[in-house]
Amino acid sequence: MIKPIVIIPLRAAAGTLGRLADAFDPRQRRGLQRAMAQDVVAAARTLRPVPDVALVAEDPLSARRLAGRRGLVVEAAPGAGLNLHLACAVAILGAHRPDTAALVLAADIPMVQPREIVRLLRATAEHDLVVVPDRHGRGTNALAFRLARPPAFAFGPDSCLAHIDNANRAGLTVRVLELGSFALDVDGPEDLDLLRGSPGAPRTHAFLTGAGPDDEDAHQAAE
Ligand SMILES: Nc1nc2c(ncn2[C@@H]2O[C@H](COP(=O)(O)OP(=O)(O)OP(=O)(O)O)[C@@H](O)[C@H]2O)c(=O)[nH]1
Ligand SMILES: O=C(O)[C@H](O)COP(=O)(O)O
Repeated sequence: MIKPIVIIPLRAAAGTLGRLADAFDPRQRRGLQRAMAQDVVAAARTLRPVPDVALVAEDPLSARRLAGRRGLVVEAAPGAGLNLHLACAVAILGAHRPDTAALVLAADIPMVQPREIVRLLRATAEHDLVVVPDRHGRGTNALAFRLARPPAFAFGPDSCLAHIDNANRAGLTVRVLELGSFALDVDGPEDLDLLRGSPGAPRTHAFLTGAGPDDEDAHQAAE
């Protein structure tokens, strides 16, 4: 099997997790963002063969520490928006490996389980685009496709439906795949409450219980 690539977008820490501003100061929000991203990167790296991991990041220095020495970092122009960032990154990453399966995973789904990442990867063999919805069925927490046939990215309100519509219009076959460990993306306090009562996400739990480092230099992705 050709080694897949896992693409993880990362907004600049200053702009992220705005709905948790009442609960966490900026430094804590940055620590939470990094702990969640670290859980996602670590889950991806348990797959065999180990996929390439590319962080598409508005803050490349911070992303470099998170990616570790084996990870790729694609620098994203601050403020251009998630959809443009992903389209550019996929064009760059696909130039030399069009047949590669690509999985775009949100960085705020720290409960993600390796066996469900494998299910998502397998689904790319039968569909041009696989869309994994959030727990509300409206947002998109992951996408899978071949780098040679990327979808039109439509993150934003009702992105699940938008991704399906765009794919249909482009003549891509599309499947919606519900995966339990992908369903909870951490946006607001209610998501954190759900996360606190759930298994998985070891680095995020450690951060939330105060057992994990909140200094970003101490956050190195598992290699
Ligand atoms: N590269 C990049 N990543 C982004 C951008 N916006 C969001 N992301 C990432 O996309 C994923 C989903 O983010 P969202 O839940 O939409 O937004 P957020 O950054 O957490 O901010 P809130 O809307 O305040 O919750 C996370 O991995 C973010 O880091 C962007 O403009 N560029
Ligand atoms: O579908 C989306 O755009 C992403 O899942 C983000 O949605 P959110 O802002 O509700 O997390």
